[in-house]
Amino acid sequence: MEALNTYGLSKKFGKKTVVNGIDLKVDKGIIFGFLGKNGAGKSTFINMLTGLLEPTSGSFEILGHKGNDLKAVQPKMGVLPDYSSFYDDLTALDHLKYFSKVLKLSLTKKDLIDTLKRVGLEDAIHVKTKNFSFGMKKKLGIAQAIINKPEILFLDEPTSGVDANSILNIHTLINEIAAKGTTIFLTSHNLDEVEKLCDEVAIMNNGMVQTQGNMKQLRAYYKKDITLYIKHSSGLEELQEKMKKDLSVWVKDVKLGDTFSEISIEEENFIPEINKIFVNNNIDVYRLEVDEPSLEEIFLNLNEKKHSA
Ligand SMILES: Nc1ncnc2c1ncn2[C@@H]1O[C@H](COP(=O)(O)OP(=O)(O)OP(=O)(O)O)[C@@H](O)[C@H]1O
Repeated sequence: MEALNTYGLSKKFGKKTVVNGIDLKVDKGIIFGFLGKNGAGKSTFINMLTGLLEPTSGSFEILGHKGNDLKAVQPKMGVLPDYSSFYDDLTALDHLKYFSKVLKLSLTKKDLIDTLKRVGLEDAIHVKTKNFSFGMKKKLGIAQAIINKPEILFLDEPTSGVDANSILNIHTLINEIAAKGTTIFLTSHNLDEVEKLCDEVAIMNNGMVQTQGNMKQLRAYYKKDITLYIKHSSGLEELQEKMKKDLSVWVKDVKLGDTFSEISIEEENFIPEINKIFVNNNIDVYRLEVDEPSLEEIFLNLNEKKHSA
């Protein structure tokens, strides 16, 4: 069951097409990462889904509700937009009070304070937002987005401009919220973050989704080899030729050393076979490290792949 479906969703600003016919499916309960270079159209895409922008064409459904009936689904949605603005003279607590009134939520003062604590604003509950740093405003934006315990949460760059400790705190929070069944749709420039948090990722390029999948699928799509670094017992010198022959079915490239070898393979399913070949040749494997292409490598590979296609 999907939490979000888009059908040919497009947005033009004047003659410029910023989002170009996106068809996207996001399953319920997952953390979905939406990636793309600056100006790729990520915020424009989110802003259409959350009602901040009107699509030029195409349609979408959120939690089974049609996009042109967003009022029905808005109570189940939480949104951290790319830019949140606050009233300078209201405190963090006043903001949440005001926002919960607008949403007609019956929350106690303790509920609101607990939400501020969850996002790491425990020391700023009674501080006016004119005295907030950029990172503190981001946290208040997240508090505002989760105050209604949403079924779907849109987070546009939740950790940009936030210090390292707070980033960890926000990651924990995102995982906790997802563990309770909320679908999370997030954009980020932090590829480590996306790789760590997200079950599935889509990469946007020139207003279109260039590729979508989990990390395993993306790695397979970009066919970057997996490198194995193997520390093993000595005695390989005399076995070089035999080992190379045994391994040849599984590997792309092999560098065998006396106690350390480097092997490139295409699929992680081959790892047990490689291990067996070492064992069958009476070479003990002490340590085997797997170096898989990171999301960053996949991402940087995008244009290369596009131009060679
Ligand atoms: N209201 C607008 N009017 C005209 N052009 C706009 C408007 N909003 C966005 N754009 C343009 O649309 C393009 C995509 O912008 P968008 O903010 O969606 O990209 P993004 O992928 O979120 O970028 P970033 O990662 O830098 O936040 C940019 O070229 C931007 O200048």
